[in-house]
Amino acid sequence: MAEPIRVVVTGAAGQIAYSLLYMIARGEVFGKDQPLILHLLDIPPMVGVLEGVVMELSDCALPLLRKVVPTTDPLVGFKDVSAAFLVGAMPRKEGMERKDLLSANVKIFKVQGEALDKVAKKDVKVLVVGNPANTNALVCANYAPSIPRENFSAMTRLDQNRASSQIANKLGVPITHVSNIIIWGNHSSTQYPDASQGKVLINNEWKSVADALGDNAYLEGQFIDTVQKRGAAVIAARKMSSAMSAAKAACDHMHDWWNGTAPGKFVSMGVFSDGSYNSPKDVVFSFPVEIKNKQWKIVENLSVSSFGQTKLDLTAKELQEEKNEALSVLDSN
Ligand SMILES: NC(=O)c1ccc[n+]([C@@H]2O[C@H](COP(=O)([O-])OP(=O)(O)OC[C@H]3O[C@@H](n4cnc5c(N)ncnc54)[C@H](O)[C@@H]3O)[C@@H](O)[C@H]2O)c1
Ligand SMILES: O=C(O)C[C@H](O)C(=O)O
Repeated sequence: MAEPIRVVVTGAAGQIAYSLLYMIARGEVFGKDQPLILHLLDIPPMVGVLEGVVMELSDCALPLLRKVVPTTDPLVGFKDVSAAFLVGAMPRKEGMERKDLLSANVKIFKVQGEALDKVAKKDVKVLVVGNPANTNALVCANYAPSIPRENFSAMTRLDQNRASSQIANKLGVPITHVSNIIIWGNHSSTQYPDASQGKVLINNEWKSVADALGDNAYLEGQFIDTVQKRGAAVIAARKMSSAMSAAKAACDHMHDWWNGTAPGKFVSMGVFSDGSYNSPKDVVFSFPVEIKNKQWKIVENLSVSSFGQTKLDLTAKELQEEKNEALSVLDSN
């Protein structure tokens, strides 16, 4: 069997981590033959809860889990890690937008970027889940200059899963029969869920989602609206933000980064923009990507309608505003 790798989950005493840790430790991300040392990082007031999580992980009797390292010190939490799930941050409450969390959460990602820079492996893969995820990922990378920027990403996989699920339900097919639905831009209510490249398997044949559905008004209206507002709908119903589905999406994101995407299939990830699709450079923007040998590559030359371009511009504008706000928060500290 392989040597164990170290994987950190921050916010380890929180609600997303409660599902996420189990899925990772079961081998659902790094494989059933990859032993793990799990680092659990949280803040001092949560030490008691963290102890309970450690007890439960032990009581799960998981064959791949070689060791658990609970800590409140980022320099211990990030030491020698190969993969980092940055979940720890304040969640929004009903009536808030995710960017309302910016001033509180962005400082966490500065400290964690600095710690990753000092002690993590230089090829560490970092997934930012804590909101506002895109801008937090940007900040984290900026404070970790010795780690390549390509190793930082923000999670829009939950939006992709939501969007794919809406399409599968509408067409009455299993979720595995829908692929290549794209999330562009920010993990916020300006994101652009785009089914124009989507494919669906019907009667053993892959067809375009648009043709199979024959309902453009839905794809440019209710579909987009439902996905953009799904996080808020879950909060309104649960009085807490999504957790089980967020944990599953974090596993999907890291799984595909680690293992690659199948030929012809792409997934959406928030990554540093190179200006593709007229997006602003140097913000963390969600694009369709293909992954090989643990390296993602933006899928280029997809056709974007003028309707779509308007949506892309809107979410790009918000990301630039968030970036400026984050810089001014960090400057004033
Ligand atoms: N990108 C996405 O799709 C997505 C989906 C769901 C939730 N989220 C976001 O994920 C974050 C976590 O959500 P949750 O429901 O698990 O929240 P939660 O409040 O249940 O847990 C957050 C945990 O983070 C810890 N924490 C706070 N500051 C920390 C720090 N500096 N270092 C380490 N840990 C710290 C808290 O003590 C707490 O245990 C929120 O910001 C939420 O909005 C993102
Ligand atoms: O909506 C939220 O605040 C939580 C999360 O980002 C989500 O999309 O469910």
